[in-house]
Amino acid sequence: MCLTFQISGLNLSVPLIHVLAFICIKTSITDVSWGRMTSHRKVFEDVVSNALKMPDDNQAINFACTQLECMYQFTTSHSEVKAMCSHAVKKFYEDRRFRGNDHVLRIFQVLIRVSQNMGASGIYEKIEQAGYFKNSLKFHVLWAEAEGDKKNQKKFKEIWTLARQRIPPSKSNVDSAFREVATNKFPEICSWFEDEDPEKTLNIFAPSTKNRRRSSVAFLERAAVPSVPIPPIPSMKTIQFMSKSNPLRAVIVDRDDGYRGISAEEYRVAKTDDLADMDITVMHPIEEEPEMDMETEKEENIESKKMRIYSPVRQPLHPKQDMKAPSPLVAHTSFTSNFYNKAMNAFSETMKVEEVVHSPMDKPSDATYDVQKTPSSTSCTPSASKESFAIFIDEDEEKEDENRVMPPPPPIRPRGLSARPSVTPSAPLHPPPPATFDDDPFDDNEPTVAGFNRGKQDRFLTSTPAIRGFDMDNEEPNFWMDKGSDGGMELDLNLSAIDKDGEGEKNAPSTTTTSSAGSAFARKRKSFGGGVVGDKARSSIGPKGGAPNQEIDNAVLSKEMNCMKIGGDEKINPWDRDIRGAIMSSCSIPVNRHDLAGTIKQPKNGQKMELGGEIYSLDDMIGEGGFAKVFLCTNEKKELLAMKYETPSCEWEVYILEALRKRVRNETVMESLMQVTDAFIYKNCSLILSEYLPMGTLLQSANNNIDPHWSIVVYLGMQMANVLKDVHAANIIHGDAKPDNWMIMEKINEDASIAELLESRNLRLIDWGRAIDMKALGGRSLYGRAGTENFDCIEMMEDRPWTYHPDFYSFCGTVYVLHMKEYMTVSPSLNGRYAPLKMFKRRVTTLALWTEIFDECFNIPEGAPLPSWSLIHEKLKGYFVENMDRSAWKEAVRKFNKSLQA
Ligand SMILES: Nc1ncnc2c1ncn2[C@@H]1O[C@H](COP(=O)(O)OP(=O)(O)OP(=O)(O)O)[C@@H](O)[C@H]1O
Repeated sequence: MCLTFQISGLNLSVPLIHVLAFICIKTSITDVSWGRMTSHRKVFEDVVSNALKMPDDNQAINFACTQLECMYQFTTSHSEVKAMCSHAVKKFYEDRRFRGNDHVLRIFQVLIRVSQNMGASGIYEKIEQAGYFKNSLKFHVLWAEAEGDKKNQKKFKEIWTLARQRIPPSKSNVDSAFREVATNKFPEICSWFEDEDPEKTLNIFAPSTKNRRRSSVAFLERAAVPSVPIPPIPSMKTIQFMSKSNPLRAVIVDRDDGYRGISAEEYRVAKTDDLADMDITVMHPIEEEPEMDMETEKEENIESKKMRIYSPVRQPLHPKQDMKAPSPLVAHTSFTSNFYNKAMNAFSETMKVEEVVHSPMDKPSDATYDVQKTPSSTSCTPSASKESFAIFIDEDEEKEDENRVMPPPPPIRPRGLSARPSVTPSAPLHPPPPATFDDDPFDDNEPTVAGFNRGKQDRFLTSTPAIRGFDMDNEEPNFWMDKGSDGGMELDLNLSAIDKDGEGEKNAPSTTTTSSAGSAFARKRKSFGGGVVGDKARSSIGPKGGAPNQEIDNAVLSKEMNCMKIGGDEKINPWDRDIRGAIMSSCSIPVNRHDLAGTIKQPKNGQKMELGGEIYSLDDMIGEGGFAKVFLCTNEKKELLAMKYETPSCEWEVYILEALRKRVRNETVMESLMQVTDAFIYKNCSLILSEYLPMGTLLQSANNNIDPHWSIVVYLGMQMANVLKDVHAANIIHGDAKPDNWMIMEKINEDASIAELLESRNLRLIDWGRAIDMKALGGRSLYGRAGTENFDCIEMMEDRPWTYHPDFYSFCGTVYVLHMKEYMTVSPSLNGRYAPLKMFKRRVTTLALWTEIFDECFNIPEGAPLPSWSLIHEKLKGYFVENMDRSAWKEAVRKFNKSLQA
């Protein structure tokens, strides 16, 4: 059936089916003004959910991205595209398979196109905070390019340093890629790369711009060629199809080639750029691909024409278009915009690539995003100004000057069971997100330092990555468990006897006579009934037969460890589950540790739990780290306690704290160390009870105390140095002494004399789950990374042996957070010594003092003695006492005390 139209006197007969199709397309895709955006988005949401069902990861993400980019082409509403990007990122992040998959970056590239205020660099910052692309060279390069576009040289350097730290094993790839960016964006700093590039020593590439570019291609080839098959030349049918819609799109986005890191077109762009600029008098180490080797126009045939479509970066055969015009297609990268511009030249004669023109009707219609205050621009170039699409809004640090006016501290919320940490809008630190995404990943309710205001989740987070640095169970080698032919392992580690079924009674040793920090269980023991294996139980990780009444005897322990033959040439990973198990098995079980048969579910707020015969009410969740949730609970005596629920169970923390208690034997020192009241070890989790500390952590204080006086930081530094000195003297490494693991025990007394102040202990170190017992390990050097973002020491980053080094590093990192409100990153300076990438402002009067201490802690020569905590303490004390100004101190103390939770 046909419909007949009369247009300009001509009768036009159109099949009805075509008319209907036209209406469908018009209404479902292009016309957002008719209120059909929701269905439009719905279609895309279906696309994403279908993509997620695909078995092949790359196929899945490419499918979704292709559709998204297509939608972007046809949709005139930026807010609509943002909503789709948001949805896609959320869904792909939720699925672990896609975290860190470079293809996901394509979604962000679309987002950058429609982000008018935040721009590329803001969005890359946000991706960085999410933490999933830390190993992606492509991410770092794109980010650096975005900063290059803003001519932000400092940030470029920071990103380069980050990339070098993060991307193992060879730095040369990183340097090559960054050199490419620098060549394009900051020609003036290319000399930075002169000494860095190993290739330069081969004298293949003279230090000219051209040749640097070529070494970049060499890098791309190295990185891309093995995994990037050049897409097959399409059939004419495909080309026909493409030219009807948008052939460029297929070239740009239909990348099902399974590349890792570098896309085929990026590769081609870089390569052709080099070819174009290549000095042919120089020997070329790069093998040219035949398809790129097109001599003259004379030789053009159908094949070469096809080739041009798929290698559009070839030198243009047609008059140039305005190369400066911003690319409407792909965002903001030199690779992609080069590609686009060149493609425009290549195709301009045969096809029309239309600029996206926004409908005047284009209005965000969804509450997901703030309504844009500025009208949508017809240009797709990301603007530098802030936009109301606030999800990525970040403070502009660069604008900060010496005389900046500090934003007032956020209101401190009332204390109580439901007290939450204060929100500091300007706080710049952001932990990686939790592993699940209940909320919009582009939520503008940004977390502050270490995750306060973790958006709608309404709970605390710490800076430990939610995804663990490594999986101790699966990834760690069993260094010394090999019972070699030399009969090396004399101690019967007897891990086969690990009581995996919780039948601990079989091997139960007698209880020790050790006391515990007010164990409720001990009080209740007599009246306690069934269900619990009890404190007579052998540890779930324990030796066969046990060792009755065995105190932690250091001499015995050392001897046993020697028998284990730990060390030698082997690299010891101190977090190895078996090593820890063996250490624990050689010791008695503390009286406050109770091993229970069975499993329990994750506790919830408002719940009542019976533990060891006592009822505990869970009042609130007061903290959450990468490993545990911490609840405020009340026992039957109405005492407030902190209950740390950790899964899998962490009896190691109990062991370490008991070891500390026995080794320190000093009440005052112990005040600064977490003490376990009772620990209930289930098969699937542990519940560790300790004193509730209502004043919060140093991190929370840092969030609230925007610009602390130098004296407060020095004073807290002295206290931290003292605590770590005592801990190290007990042969324990804390291993995670970051700001959210320093709890504040009590306010500073502004009227205290200097002598009293020097005696005071206001901090308590918690979270001993990563601690290391150096006594048990015989003081041997260790290897491996703790995996705590920004708190892995330099030795860890460089895969050098270490011992107490992480605590020195974390000490500096914590001081840094107090002053800077951001986490510290370090890099080698020109003299080769490590220093913070961005040091304190000159107006911080203790700059020289801290620079000296940091330098000492970061640059410990291998095999040399460690810095002395006593000397560090003395230096700080000397400065503190000499420069003490009473009235400034009092003012500073008041500000600090006000920053505390309680
Ligand atoms: N005794 C306590 N009193 C009050 N709050 C506490 C207490 N213990 C822990 N918290 C809160 O819970 C948070 C997480 O605790 P903890 O560091 O022990 O957990 P975690 O999962 O081991 O953390 P991380 O991810 O740092 O390893 C702390 O940063 C703190 O805010």
